[in-house]
Amino acid sequence: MAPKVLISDKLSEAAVNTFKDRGIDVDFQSNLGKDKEALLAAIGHYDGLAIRSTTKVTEKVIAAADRLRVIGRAGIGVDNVDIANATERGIIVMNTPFGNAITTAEHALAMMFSVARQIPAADASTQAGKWEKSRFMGTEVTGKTLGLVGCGNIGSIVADRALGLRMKVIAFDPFLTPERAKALGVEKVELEQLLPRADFITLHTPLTDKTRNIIDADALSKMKRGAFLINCARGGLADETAVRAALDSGTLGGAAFDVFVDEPTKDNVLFGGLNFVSTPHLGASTKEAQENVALQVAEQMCDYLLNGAVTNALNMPSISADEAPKLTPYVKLAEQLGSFAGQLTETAIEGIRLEYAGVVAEMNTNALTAAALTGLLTPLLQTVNMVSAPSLAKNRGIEVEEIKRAQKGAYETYIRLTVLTERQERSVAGTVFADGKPRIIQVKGINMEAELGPHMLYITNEDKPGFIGHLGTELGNHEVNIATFNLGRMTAGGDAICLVEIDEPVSREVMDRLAAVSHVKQVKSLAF
Ligand SMILES: NC(=O)C1=CN([C@@H]2O[C@H](COP(=O)(O)OP(=O)(O)OC[C@H]3O[C@@H](n4cnc5c(N)ncnc54)[C@H](O)[C@@H]3O)[C@@H](O)[C@H]2O)C=CC1
Ligand SMILES: O=C(O)CCC(=O)C(=O)O
Repeated sequence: MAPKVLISDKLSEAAVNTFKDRGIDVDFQSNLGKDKEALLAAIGHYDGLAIRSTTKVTEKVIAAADRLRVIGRAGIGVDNVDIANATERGIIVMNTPFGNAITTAEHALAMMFSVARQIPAADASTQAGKWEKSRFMGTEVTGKTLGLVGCGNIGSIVADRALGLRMKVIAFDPFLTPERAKALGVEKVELEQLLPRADFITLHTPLTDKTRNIIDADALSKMKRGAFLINCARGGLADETAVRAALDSGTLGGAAFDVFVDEPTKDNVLFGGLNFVSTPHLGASTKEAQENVALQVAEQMCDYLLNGAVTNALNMPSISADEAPKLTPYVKLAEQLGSFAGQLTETAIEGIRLEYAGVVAEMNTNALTAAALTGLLTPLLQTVNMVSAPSLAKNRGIEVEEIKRAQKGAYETYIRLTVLTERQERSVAGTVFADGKPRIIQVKGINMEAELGPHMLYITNEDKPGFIGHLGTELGNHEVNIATFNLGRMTAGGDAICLVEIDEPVSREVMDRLAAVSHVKQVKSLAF
């Protein structure tokens, strides 16, 4: 029986034709995604679901999707898909990371001109017969400074076009290497430097714990008076109430938002603000982009449903059926090592070195390196997987070196990952025990044996008496339950590392208390 696909959002007809041409049954119900009950009733009949942003693929939808094997997002953001649940159910989630980037960058620039020249208000006034020539004094963009917050796919296209407009472009993106910034023609700066320098600020990051409200009242107060703010990335990057207050006070000369905290937004605090321009999440809405993403998602879904080939999957390593059982624990180890190193690294990564020793050196190390890069890049990028991670790393100028060697030392086999930044090299190594579970065996040259849990504390300290007791007391006083506790030290009395698995993440206040424990040098909370 031919696989059956449901398209539940407004996708270009190009997708329907592709499915049909490749022999897949397709139902195109472009408004079904808006009707939760109807979607729940229908989803059980399909092997594939193709969506944009309207359909919310919740835990409930996934639970009702008995046959579903693949969810294809025609676009970039997958905030509307419960990926964890889909993964648990063995459903692949794929997206099209590049197909609408140019169009979205163009929308950000259109929004920039709209606020610079107050076009929507001038249009409304003119069509109301007022001819208010002196009311709408604009701002020329030539020679002005554009501040990018996030310089990935879309941000770098905006930079390219803005340079063509003879703007000076500065960018805050912790992941941007100096070489990549130079190649793009942008000046890499910190957020603190960007805020007071930029005449226009445009946001192009995913919405993460680090970027939520990155433009808050404090950031707004540091901006140039009368500067303009553009958000065509995700609602929640800017605090809407604070932006409204800044428009009211004149701190901001204007703001243009395509995306909102709640969508669709019908009654927003920003509406009616002075020189506030809005569009209903139209960033990706051009015929060209919609054809690109629809064609791409349909091809990818057909490849998977018909041949088992996987492209741009967010939750699926590209590993053949034969090698999967042997490789899977090492994939997990490599991803954990990457994630560990990525969460400890705060400056731009110039390169990574992966050493494979013993039996692991004979395995598919391409897949393992891709898994390590996935772990490394996940805290910073919107969508990264084992398929996309190597090219994303390459695009960002991260050099990847692989070394394979015979077994050496106490462990039969191990992987060591070293991150190279402008300032330092930091390495972390691990192995897989007979129980099939990965263990960390060395951090920064210090030996230890630790299993990583979902919530970990990474503490560097001096190996001095009293430290463990004091640390345990602080954790106990704050009702933090310790699951596992692992120690390692360079030499007696020298540098030491402590990896503690805790049941719940700890608050900022507890982190500050732990940092104040005697002999502690640094405390970080890590999530896996
Ligand atoms: N309005 C619309 O219709 C559309 C919106 N988008 C959204 O645009 C955003 C950007 O998309 P892409 O450029 O494709 O993503 P990307 O993953 O290529 O780039 C994101 C960049 O943000 C940077 N970044 C991550 N954390 C950061 C932080 N804390 N501070 C500063 N920079 C940080 C990353 O290093 C990366 O370079 C996403 O949120 C995406 O969902 C994408 C397409 C259409
Ligand atoms: O499909 C759309 O219109 C939204 C696009 C978007 O936000 C994305 O691709 O991240």
